[in-house]
Amino acid sequence: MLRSPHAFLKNTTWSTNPSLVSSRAFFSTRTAQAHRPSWSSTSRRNALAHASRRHYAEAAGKFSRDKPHMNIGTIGHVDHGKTTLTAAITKILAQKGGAKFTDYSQIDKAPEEKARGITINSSHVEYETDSRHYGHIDCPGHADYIKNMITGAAQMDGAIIVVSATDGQMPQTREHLLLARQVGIKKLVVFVNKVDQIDDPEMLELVDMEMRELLSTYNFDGDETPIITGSALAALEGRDKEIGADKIEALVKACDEWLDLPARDLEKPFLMPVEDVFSISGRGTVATGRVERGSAIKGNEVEIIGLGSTLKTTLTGIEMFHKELDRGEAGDNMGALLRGVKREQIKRGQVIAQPGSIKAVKKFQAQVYVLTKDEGGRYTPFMSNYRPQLFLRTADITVGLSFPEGTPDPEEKMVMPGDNVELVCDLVHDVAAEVGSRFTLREGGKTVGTGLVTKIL
Ligand SMILES: Nc1nc2c(ncn2[C@@H]2O[C@H](COP(=O)(O)OP(=O)(O)OP(=O)(O)O)[C@@H](O)[C@H]2O)c(=O)[nH]1
Ligand SMILES: [Mg+2]
Repeated sequence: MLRSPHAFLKNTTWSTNPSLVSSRAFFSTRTAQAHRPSWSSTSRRNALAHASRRHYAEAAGKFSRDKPHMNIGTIGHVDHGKTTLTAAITKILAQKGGAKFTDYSQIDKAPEEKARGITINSSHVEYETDSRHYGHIDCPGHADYIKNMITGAAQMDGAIIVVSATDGQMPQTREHLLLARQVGIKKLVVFVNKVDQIDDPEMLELVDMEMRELLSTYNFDGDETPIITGSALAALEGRDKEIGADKIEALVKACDEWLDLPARDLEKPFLMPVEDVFSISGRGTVATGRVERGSAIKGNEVEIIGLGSTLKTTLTGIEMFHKELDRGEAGDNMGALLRGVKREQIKRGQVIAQPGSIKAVKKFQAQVYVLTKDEGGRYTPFMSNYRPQLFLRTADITVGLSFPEGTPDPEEKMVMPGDNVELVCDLVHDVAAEVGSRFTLREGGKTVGTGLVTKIL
C-alpha cells in the first residue's frame, strides 16, 4: 500500500501535538529508517536497481558493490553495431570475471518495460571493470532511444557513440549526439566499428576527423575524446584479436579513464520540493517534502523559490518520523521549520533550496515526447498554443506550448501522438527549474507528454 507523504507527515508531532515537538523521540533513528514509507518512486527504483544488482552479483559470484556505479550506454545510427558491441563488452569482461556474457540474441529481445506509465523497449546489462561497476543500456530502435532519454528511462551519465567505419557519421549519429548533449551527458567515448571491412587506412582517418569535428559542433571535447577503432563482431566471434578483444579492452579502459563519475545526490546543493505546509502554534510554519538532493542542517540559510516569489529564510528545525533531527539529506521525508515565514508565504509547488543553486523560470525550451493513445495519451494531434498542465516536482502549472523561433509555418504545424518535438513552454507562474529538469504534461486527468528542459529562455 502506498502512503501519501501528506498523510504520513500529518501524523508527525509537529502537526498533531506541538508540545511534544522538542525532544521526545518515539522511534530510534534506525527504526525510523526501517519504517521509511515506500511511496517514492525514486527510492523504489533505487531499491529495485539495488536488488537486481545484488541478484546479479550473486549470480556472477564475483561482483563487489564497493566500486562506484555509473550508467552508460551505446548510442548511434541504426545498424552501426551498438548491440554487437554491447554483447562483445560482456563477453570480454566475462573472461575476467567482471560480467556475465550476454549474447546478441539475449540483448536484442527487447523486453517490454513499464516505467512512468509508458511502455519502453530497452535492454540493460551490467559489468564491472577494475575500478567501476557499470549499468549499460542498449536500446534497439531509433525512436525508442529518444523517448527513453526524454522520459529518463535511459539515464546515462556517459555514453559510447558507435559509428560504422563503412558509413561514417549518419543522421542519427548527429541526432544522438545532440540528444546526449541535451540530456546532460558531458563526455562520450567513440567506437569506430566494422574496421574488418575497411582496407583503406585513409578512410579511417577521415572518420576520425569527421567525428572530432562533429563532437565539437555539439559542444563535446572534439580534441581529447578517445576514439577507439575496432570490430565488435570480431571480438564477439573471438577472432582477429588485434581489432577484436584488444579494442574492447581499450574501449573499456577509455571509459574508466575519460568518463567522469556522476556527482552523487548527496553532494549536490540542497533541494526539497514543498509537498505540504502546516502552521504550528508557538513554533511557526513547517513545510514538508522529500529531499531531492543534497543535505541541510539546522541553522542553514535557504531560499523558498517559485510561484511568484523568492524568499530568504533560515531553517530553524528539521523533523522526521516524530523526531527532531539536526540534519536532513537526499531521500529523507522531512519537515522544515522556517524562521519568520507565514503560512500563506509558502505553498506546494515551491522548492526550498540552497541559496543561488536554482532559479525560478517562466519560459524555457524543452524536448517533449508526446504519448500515443496506446500509452494513454491523446488520440489527436495538437497545434501551437496548446495549453495543458505542466507537472514539475510538486508544481502543477498551466503552460502554453509553441514552436521555437525559426520553425517554418508554425501556425500550420501539428504535433502527432508519438512525436518527439522541441517546444517552447510558457508558464503562467514561474517555477524552480534548470536545464535537465524533467516534467510531464497532463490534460483532463491523463498524461499526454513528458519532457526535459533543454534551455532557459
Ligand atoms: N563486419 C562487421 N559487421 C558487424 C560488426 N559489428 C556489427 N556488425 C553487423 O552489423 C549489423 C548490425 O549490428 P547491430 O549490433 O544489430 O547494430 P545496432 O547498432 O545495434 O542496430 P540497431 O539497434 O538496429 O540500431 C549486424 O548484422 C552485425 O552482425 C563488425 O565489427 N564487423
Ligand atoms: Mg541494436
